[in-house]
Amino acid sequence: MVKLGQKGSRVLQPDLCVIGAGSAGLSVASIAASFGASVVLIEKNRMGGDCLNVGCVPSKALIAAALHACTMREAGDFGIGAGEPVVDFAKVHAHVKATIAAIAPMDSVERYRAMGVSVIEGEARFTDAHTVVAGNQAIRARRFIIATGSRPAVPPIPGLDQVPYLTNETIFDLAERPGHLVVIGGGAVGVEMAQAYRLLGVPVTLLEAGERLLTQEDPEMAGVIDRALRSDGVAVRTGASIDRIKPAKAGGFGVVFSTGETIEGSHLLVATGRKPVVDGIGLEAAGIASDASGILVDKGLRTSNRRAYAIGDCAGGEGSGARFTHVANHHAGLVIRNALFRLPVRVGHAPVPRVTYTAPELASVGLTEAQASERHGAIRILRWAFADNDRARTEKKTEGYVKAVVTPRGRILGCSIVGAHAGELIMPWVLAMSRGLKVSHLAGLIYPYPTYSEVTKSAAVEFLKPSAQNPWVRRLVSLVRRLG
Ligand SMILES: Cc1cc2nc3c(=O)[nH]c(=O)nc-3n(C[C@H](O)[C@H](O)[C@H](O)COP(=O)(O)OP(=O)(O)OC[C@H]3O[C@@H](n4cnc5c(N)ncnc54)[C@H](O)[C@@H]3O)c2cc1C
Ligand SMILES: NC(=O)c1ccc[n+]([C@@H]2O[C@H](COP(=O)([O-])OP(=O)(O)OC[C@H]3O[C@@H](n4cnc5c(N)ncnc54)[C@H](O)[C@@H]3O)[C@@H](O)[C@H]2O)c1
Repeated sequence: MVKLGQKGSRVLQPDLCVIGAGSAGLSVASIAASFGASVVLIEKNRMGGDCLNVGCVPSKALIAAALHACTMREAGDFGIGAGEPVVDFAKVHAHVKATIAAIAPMDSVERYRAMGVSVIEGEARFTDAHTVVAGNQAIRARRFIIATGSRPAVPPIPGLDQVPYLTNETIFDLAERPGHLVVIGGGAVGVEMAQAYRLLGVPVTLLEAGERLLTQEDPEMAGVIDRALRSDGVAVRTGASIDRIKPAKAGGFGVVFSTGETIEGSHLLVATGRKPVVDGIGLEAAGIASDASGILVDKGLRTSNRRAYAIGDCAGGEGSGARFTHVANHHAGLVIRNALFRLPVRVGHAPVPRVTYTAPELASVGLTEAQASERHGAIRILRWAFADNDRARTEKKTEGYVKAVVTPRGRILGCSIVGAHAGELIMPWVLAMSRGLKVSHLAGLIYPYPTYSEVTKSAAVEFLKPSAQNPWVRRLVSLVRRLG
């Protein structure tokens, strides 16, 4: 894969050149290497990207610590003596960092080199439509895969640049107890972090400009999360209109609302969305188009340069999807099929689950009730409350319910679950939707008793209940009865 360049420099000529070693880039590189393709992988910062270092992994590690604090507070309900937990923020921070360190070897330069991937630690930039340069190394690959990810989108709130603020890139470095954490943004990052810090005993205010939290989710289900946060003691303010931010005398800051009211805080977390990383990569030199949504890709994840694909959080346009690690991994699999095997691929077919890791969790797949009724007209809603699940009763985790949206013939259009372990419980619905199974198939399975999984069976059986009321079925039952 090496060739001499014009001035005698060595030009690498691999099958694939992958820019960015986050979830998307690492997946592509490892799958391609396993098929024997030659791969150059370039990372300018930390291997593992956002998910490992400043995203999924540290956030879930912090949430795990917060849930332990919560369990201790609730232990009294089970007759176990407990009280307000003592939270050592330095040790919580150490747990978060240790979790990252424990997973890091899976994403390391050493592991990828051992797989046969040529890893370059440096910043990649296209110099023309066929060439990427990283440091003094030129790469002319058969195909380029751009996986440069996203970064926090910081809104132009007057005065924000005058105070220190945290984003997901810095909050996991916090080793001290915040006096009062103010979170701007009620999306997944905002609600997860607001609840985690609150459960760790920190006063938290969550400010969301929109009318409700988690706007992508079914309002009923997001409402359960809103109530959970409030009952945990998070001061949730939806419809919050921030006029400006100002430094406060005590060393913190003040958030001034357009009503004139001011609240003060010690730590400010900005969690107001993401923007794709499209700058500094030489996209123009390579003839690759981008806009605010990201690097423009078609349904096959191809950019305007026929040699280049964009995947994961940086992908925009018609082929872009939700910004999740599992979507990045899915993109990686599709691109491999197309780039190595020339098989046609299309994003957007596979149902993509999404999970917000609050307590209780909120997991969804497919359409919400509003989307389904707009697109399909007649629909049926099937519900089952966790309060009517025996396992949930034994564990006092009775908050929440399943809400499935199906056609009158039982085709599953979507499902949302809010409740304990919702992120695990969504999978039968994802499988059913992917394989075109009907809700009656889910009703017909044998579920172990007593498990949370039975909420799926119970919701699915709701679909069959009207047939039990059918007069013909009742006549059949009485006929069989007469036969003795
Ligand atoms: C707080 C938080 C929590 C999250 N939790 C979850 C979760 O629980 N579940 C979930 O599915 N998703 C979660 N996400 C989303 C998830 O982290 C992203 O969807 C995922 O990391 C996207 O992967 P990626 O490879 O596209 O991008 P990234 O992980 O951002 O990786 C891109 C990489 O490219 C590198 N790079 C950029 N430009 C260049 C260049 N010019 N040269 C070389 N390298 C370059 C960057 O340094 C980076 O390492 C969370 C996100 C945040 C912020
Ligand atoms: N559990 C998970 O899978 C998980 C967890 C965290 C993040 N993520 C990913 O990361 C992405 C980013 O998450 P996010 O929460 O930062 O973004 P988001 O886009 O989901 O939510 C941002 C919120 O901030 C609000 N907002 C924007 N400007 C505001 C302002 N000036 N004042 C008050 N509110 C304002 C918006 O109305 C919106 O509700 C998500 O889309 C998701 O894909 C996933």
